[in-house]
Amino acid sequence: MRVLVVTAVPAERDAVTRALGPGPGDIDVIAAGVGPAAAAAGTATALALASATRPYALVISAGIGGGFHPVAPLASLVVADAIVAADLGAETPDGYLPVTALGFGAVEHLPPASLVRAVAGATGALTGTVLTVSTVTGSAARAAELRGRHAYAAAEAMEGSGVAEAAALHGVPVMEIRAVSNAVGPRDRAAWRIGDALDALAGAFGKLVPVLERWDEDDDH
Ligand SMILES: O=C(O)c1cccc(C(=O)CC[C@H]2O[C@@H](n3cnc4c(=O)[nH]cnc43)[C@H](O)[C@@H]2O)c1
Repeated sequence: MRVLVVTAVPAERDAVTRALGPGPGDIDVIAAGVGPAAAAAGTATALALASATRPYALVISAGIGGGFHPVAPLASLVVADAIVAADLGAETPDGYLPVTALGFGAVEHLPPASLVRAVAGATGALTGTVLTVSTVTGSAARAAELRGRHAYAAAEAMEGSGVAEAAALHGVPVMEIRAVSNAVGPRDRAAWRIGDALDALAGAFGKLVPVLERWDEDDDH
């Protein structure tokens, strides 16, 4: 099965490729840039280029992310059972409305449940909603607002829904894996654990290959 892994930055890409090691492999890893637009553009381009010859059977959005307290502590791993665009919508006097309530698009993408279970089992990751935001959360109030809107939110990052939109356009299943580098909430750069999170991300991908080889998409039908 040919797999495309989409990270945001080269440090994440290198953590994943370090874990996969040398060898032919059927897993390509790209760093598409930070944010949902860069992620969607990079993913769509890679999927389109591969489609005529050797199409991808799965896309994985991967990288570091913020963890919601107390669900996802620093350096823990989160596998998304739902990938949700958390700020794609409109503010109204009565509160936030997702873009779907305005009659447009999609805000939620669901990875194959059997794959989520298998990856979480093999890596020790927890499962939950991973939010995609265009602005990193920087206050307790915003973190509480997001948790209020998304009861099962475990992590937030900036690329998952962009990757998922591109994958959906190409009819390819998608999943998202995040290693927690910081807590979602008040900005505290001194508390970031980016190195530990990259190590956790590498550890997860070190265990992933046999899972992907065994996974049968038909399990979800
Ligand atoms: O300047 C800040 O306060 C700040 C806080 C957390 C992360 C950033 C980044 O610029 C990293 C963006 C990059 O990493 C992912 N990421 C990591 N932590 C988070 C987060 O708490 N919320 C959203 N995204 C996060 C993200 O996917 C980007 O690729 C800056």
